[in-house]
Amino acid sequence: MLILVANLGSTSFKYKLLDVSGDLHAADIRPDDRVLARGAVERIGDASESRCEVTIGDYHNVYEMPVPDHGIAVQSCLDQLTDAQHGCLKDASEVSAIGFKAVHGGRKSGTFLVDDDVLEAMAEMNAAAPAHNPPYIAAMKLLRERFPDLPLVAAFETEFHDSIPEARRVYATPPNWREEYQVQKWGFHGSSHRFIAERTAELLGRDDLRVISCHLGGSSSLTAIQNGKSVMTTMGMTPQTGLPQNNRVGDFDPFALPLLIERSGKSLEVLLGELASEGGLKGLSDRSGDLRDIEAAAAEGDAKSALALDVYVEEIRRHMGGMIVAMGGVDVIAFTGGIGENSDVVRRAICANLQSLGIVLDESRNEGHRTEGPLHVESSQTQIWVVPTNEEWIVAKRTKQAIGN
Ligand SMILES: Nc1ncnc2c1ncn2[C@@H]1O[C@H](COP(=O)(O)OP(=O)(O)O)[C@@H](O)[C@H]1O
Ligand SMILES: CC(=O)OP(=O)(O)O
Ligand SMILES: [Mg+2]
Repeated sequence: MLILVANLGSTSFKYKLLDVSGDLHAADIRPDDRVLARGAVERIGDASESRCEVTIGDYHNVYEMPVPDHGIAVQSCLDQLTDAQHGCLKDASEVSAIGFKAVHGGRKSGTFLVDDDVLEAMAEMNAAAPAHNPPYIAAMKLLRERFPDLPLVAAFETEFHDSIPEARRVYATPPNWREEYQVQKWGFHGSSHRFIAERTAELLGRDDLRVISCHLGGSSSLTAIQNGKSVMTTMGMTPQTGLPQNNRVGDFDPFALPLLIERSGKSLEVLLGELASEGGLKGLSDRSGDLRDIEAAAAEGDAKSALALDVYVEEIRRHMGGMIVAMGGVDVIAFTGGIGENSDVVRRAICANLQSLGIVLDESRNEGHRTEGPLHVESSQTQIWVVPTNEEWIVAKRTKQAIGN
């Protein structure tokens, strides 16, 4: 049974074609052995050309081309998979389902076959997830039109956080906003944090762990995981909140807005658009939302880029402190996502001076490390790991279950 998983990130499109035959929960399953093809497009919508990468069996190609939106990225994925020379499918009908790492379904939190109601529930949340929901809806509609017989499944990112206790889920709003308007802390990056929960339990050989999963990428969030379940997370009602994101603001005081309207003469809509596309690391650095550009500029002495890095790290450490208190300690800190897996600079800054908490990074192990492996010194009470995420594996498992049902 083949499942194509589509992961439309805020800055990227990634896909994997996976063979999900047999028992997927067996201990000896190695998710990477199940991947028949994979591809990625980075820097979607950037002024510069997007970097595209595709691997199908032994065929591997990296090239640059303009990819202005996610629709074109999905189209090129299908073209690659069915390409007469290098493709691995004669026809898209060889795929049993397409699973989407869908972001915000609001009233629909879980894994569902995509139908009109699911698309409507996502559209109701467009205003809450403007960088994520519209491209997913567009891609789902495009694929439904092109392959009307192919089941499409939405595995929503909020599902993993359904276990968060009430006291960490509600905002202190006027009464009934949660019931009437679904205003609550939903949490996102559920597939990634769930993968980290499963993988750290495998790596340490026990599942009674207190883990802080640091998903740091185009969008970033931390999740506290206790005994495999999400118990606290940094994102709230929308994926704009929590840590500063690539170009989205992170936590912000809503009462700044009326004042901003008055002083800037801009409408609420314009200001919200700016907060969701010109803020975050991009706004702070006044340069780029991509950490590679910011690190390079900071290393050359650019003060705004250095500040962007500092703010990002401070916010991560602040939330980490709250999570350590909430769980009464931490057994594993796991770094994942494009930044978590690649940036030794950010990891070092996050772990600096935490000896008194029993958290000690081995700086030489950390340097240049990009693959799965431990980064802590032998005597550190808390283990520190890089664990490359595998959101697609989680989505594939949930998709198989959904079409089975
Ligand atoms: N080598 C690298 N060093 C530092 N940061 C990196 C590196 N590669 C990627 N990144 C960061 O990771 C981000 C992409 O992360 P990813 O998790 O793939 O994003 P998305 O939110 O689109 O799913 C980029 O925007 C960039 O900030
Ligand atoms: C919230 C979310 O899913 O973010 P991204 O895919 O951009 O990492
Ligand atoms: Mg992502």
